[in-house]
Amino acid sequence: MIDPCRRGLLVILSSPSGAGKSTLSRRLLSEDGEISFSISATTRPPRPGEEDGREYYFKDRAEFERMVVAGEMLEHAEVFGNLYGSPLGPVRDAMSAGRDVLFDVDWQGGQQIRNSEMGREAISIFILPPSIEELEHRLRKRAQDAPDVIARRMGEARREMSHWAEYDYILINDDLDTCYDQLRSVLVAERLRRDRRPDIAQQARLMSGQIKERT
Ligand SMILES: Nc1nc2c(ncn2[C@@H]2O[C@H](COP(=O)(O)OP(=O)(O)O)[C@@H](O)[C@H]2O)c(=O)[nH]1
Ligand SMILES: Nc1ncnc2c1ncn2[C@@H]1O[C@H](COP(=O)(O)OP(=O)(O)O)[C@@H](O)[C@H]1O
Repeated sequence: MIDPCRRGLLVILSSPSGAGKSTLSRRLLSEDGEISFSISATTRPPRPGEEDGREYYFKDRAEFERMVVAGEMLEHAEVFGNLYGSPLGPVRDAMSAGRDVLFDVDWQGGQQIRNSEMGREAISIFILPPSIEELEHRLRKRAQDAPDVIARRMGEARREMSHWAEYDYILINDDLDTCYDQLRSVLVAERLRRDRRPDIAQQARLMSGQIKERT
């Protein structure tokens, strides 16, 4: 049962393209009932198998820009020549219902969320590939982008990676199960920190008083 007074956490996940964010996110979302995915809006065309409203809300530039001007985005940025942004409404709703929200955003989005009015609730995790060769291999293996798109993403990987130090946690996604366990552990620990409620603190004070009386 979710405590009605509790605020959700904003969990920011960033990495160079191909390091494994989507794979880790999908698994976390399917196994953890307390976290929702922030479905971004984007002007990038859908990949084969992607559905509007599931991976992304696919928008044209005019509609995307309208949302920004209307203040409907928590953050937005241009990445690889396309616009991406996190709609604010669903994040507010989830947080006030005590649910955590997972963001798959680039470093610019991570910075904007941390600096937003909700930034106090944010924890940020950066996923690194085990090597640059493996990153390129994964992008090719995914086989969902044209060769020029892959080349551009590799070119941008260096810039994305240069922001690792801004994040609370750095995880290396070499073995998927190991990295996933680390991601879960971060979430479990951060929830315990968030739930350090006054009533629990009071119980701890009470018990330590009882121990003193006995000694
Ligand atoms: N700032 C920002 N970045 C986003 C958002 N949604 C996705 N991105 C980032 O845009 C980049 C490209 O995403 P995508 O086209 O799905 O490619 P992929 O990460 O290689 O699967 C990644 O770095 C994502 O983290 C968003 O709402 N805001
Ligand atoms: N630990 C891993 N070992 C091997 N392949 C992986 C691992 N994690 C992800 N992959 C594969 O690498 C490719 C890119 O992963 P993806 O999750 O799409 O990355 P991102 O969302 O960061 O762009 C996918 O084909 C995925 O199955």
